[in-house]
Order: sequence, then structure tokens, then C-alpha cells
Amino acid sequence: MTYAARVIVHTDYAGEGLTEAALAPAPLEQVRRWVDAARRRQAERGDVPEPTALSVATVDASGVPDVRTVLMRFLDARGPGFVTDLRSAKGAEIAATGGVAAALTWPAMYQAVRFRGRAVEIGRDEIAEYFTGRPWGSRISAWASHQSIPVADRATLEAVYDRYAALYPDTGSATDVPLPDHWGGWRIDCAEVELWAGRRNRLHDRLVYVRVGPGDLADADAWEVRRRQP
Ligand SMILES: Cc1cc2nc3c(=O)[nH]c(=O)nc-3n(C[C@H](O)[C@H](O)[C@H](O)COP(=O)(O)O)c2cc1C
Repeated sequence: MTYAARVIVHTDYAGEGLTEAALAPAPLEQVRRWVDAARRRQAERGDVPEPTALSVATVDASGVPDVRTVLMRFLDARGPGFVTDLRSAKGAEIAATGGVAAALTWPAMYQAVRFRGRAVEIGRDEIAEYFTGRPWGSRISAWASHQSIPVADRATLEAVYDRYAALYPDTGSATDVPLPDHWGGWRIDCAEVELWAGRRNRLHDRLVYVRVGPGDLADADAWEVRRRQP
């Protein structure tokens, strides 16, 4: 017997599914409904930790894919957005190809949302506003870490952190740590938004908003809904 055959537990997905009739006319409202439901469920039952954990896939200049998890910090008609170090591996990959795909996955609810599109850098004003709301230690780490670059050991990293902590001491003010130029974020300007709902016998529902014209995620005229086979 293979390893997989011995360890895999086959769980049938008993979700309620998703119908065309129940789907919101435009993707933003539909995604918000599901994100709100995931947050509520986490608050009530605690089985959807980090409901906005977003897997973000990028492709480097040679066509090699990469993926990591971030937190979805923005969700509006312009697309889902996240914050990060602009100099990171994901940053280099976005600079190289601009293509990005992302997924919110809530296994306890048998639901997932999938976005595909182009990365658009979030404006500095919005980033500055968001940055000031972060805890002081997180803002210090934004200076101390050059994300994705190797470091000799943990002690080296902590020494750099301590240096910035001394440079920008915690005064209790939102502006005691300046916004680093290298810290920012991207939104996904979506070409497709898929809602996946797990159902019995692996006969799941997949309803996909496909962009058919200009407009944002709140504009129903910009999208056509297609059902894909599971
Ligand atoms: C639950 C979770 C949330 C995370 N949130 C973020 C985030 O919001 N921004 C970020 O840059 N990294 C976040 N990370 C770390 C990333 O997964 C990743 O290690 C980092 O962004 C470097 O990725 P890169 O080297 O591919 O650019 C998070 C990791 C986890 C597991």
C-alpha cells in the first residue's frame, strides 16, 4: 500500500453549495458575504482561524511559480489587497511578470474563493494610513527585516531589531516609527473571481465571475457568471 493510501482520510464535503440564483450580481458583495460568514464562524465556533489568510501565487521571470500566505488587509471594489515588504521575493516576482493568483480557503465551511489578475501597487497614502495602525513592534520589524534575504542567524536579526527600536522608541504615538519606503502592498486587479463550494460525492459547485468589460468588483455589468465542472 502506498503512504498516501494508508494515511488519507476521505472526508465527504457536506456543504450547502452555491446556486446561480443565490449569487450576488457582482463579485465584491459575494466575496464579502463569505468573508463575513467566515469571521462570524470563527467568532462563534473558533474553527476558522485567520479567516482572511490569503495564499498568494506569483511567477518569476523564468516562469517558475511561487506561493506564500499573507493576510488580506483590504477588500474593496478595486480588489483584495495585502501589505508586505516590496523588496521581497514576491515583490521581485510581481515586478517581473505582474501576474498574481490568490485564494482564501475555509475548509471547515467547505468554501474557497480564488482570484486571478494583475498586481497593482497600493498608493502611499493608503499604506501610510494602514502602517500607523500597526503595533509599534510590527512597525519596527518592517525596518529591521529585509524580507526574503538570507540572514546569518536569529541573533543578527534581533540585533538589527534592537537598533531600530532604539532609533524609533515607543512613545505611544502612531507616528513614532516612520513608514519605510520599502514597505507597501498590492491589490489584485481581478480578471476572474471563483467561488467554490464543496458538496457531497465531490460534485462541488464552482461559480466564476469572468471579466467581460470595464468596471470594478462592484459593477455587475463588468462580469459574466460561468459554472465550471468540479
Ligand atoms: C497566516 C500568515 C499570515 C502572514 N501574513 C503576512 C503578511 O500579511 N505579509 C507578509 O509580507 N507576510 C506574511 N506572512 C509571511 C509570508 O507567508 C511569507 O513568509 C513572506 O511574505 C515572504 O514571502 P516571499 O519570500 O515569498 O516574498 C504570513 C504568513 C502566515 C502563515
